[in-house]
Amino acid sequence: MLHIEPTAIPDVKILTPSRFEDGRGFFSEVYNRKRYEEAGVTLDFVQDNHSLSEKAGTIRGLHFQTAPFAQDKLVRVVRGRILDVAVDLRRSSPTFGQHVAVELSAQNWRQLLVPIGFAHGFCTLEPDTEVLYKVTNYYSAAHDRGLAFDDPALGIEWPVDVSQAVLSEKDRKHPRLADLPACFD
Ligand SMILES: Cc1cn([C@H]2C[C@H](O)[C@@H](COP(=O)(O)OP(=O)(O)O[C@H]3O[C@@H](C)C(=O)[C@@H](O)[C@H]3O)O2)c(=O)[nH]c1=O
Repeated sequence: MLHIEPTAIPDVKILTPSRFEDGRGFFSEVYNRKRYEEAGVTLDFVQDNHSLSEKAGTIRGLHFQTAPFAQDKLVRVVRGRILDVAVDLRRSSPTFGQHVAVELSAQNWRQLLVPIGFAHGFCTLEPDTEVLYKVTNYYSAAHDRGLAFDDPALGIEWPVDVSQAVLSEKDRKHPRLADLPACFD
């Protein structure tokens, strides 16, 4: 079974697969192509990613890849907890510049579907947080782009003091939304 919740931005969805618990632990179909298609999620995933962030208060993002390497992402957490954020970069969208922020954890078992046309990032809320995500296109360093996670125009309420956040060097230098070239119609 797959539970689907809408978010404030219709194409961004929260999907929660069933978890069957017993004396040993649990079993869960974390992705089932047929079931996801029945739920309206018809995507051709080609790569699975896994990251570990050792410290709480690590922010990764906001990232996206441009065409022809744009990616849909299906994000989940197997250890720890994150605030996961998707920012709408589609110029013709009524929600351009707006975002969805959802807590994903190993406990709540939620997955966030971040479609093509969105920048994605997250902040870890616990140490040793592991994030897994499926993507529909291959990594291409040449098409990898970023948006400043702390751009005030985005109004993202990161759950940490952003001046203390653990960041990659790359993530300190991304342009703000107003300076970002149009990447998605
Ligand atoms: C994303 C990615 C990175 N890499 C390499 C490049 C680099 O040497 C190292 C670390 O890359 P990054 O610093 O970009 O990793 P990270 O900051 O974790 O990047 C990820 O952030 C989240 C929020 C996303 O949405 C992802 O799409 C991806 O952009 O891994 C790959 O080989 N394949 C990949 O798919």
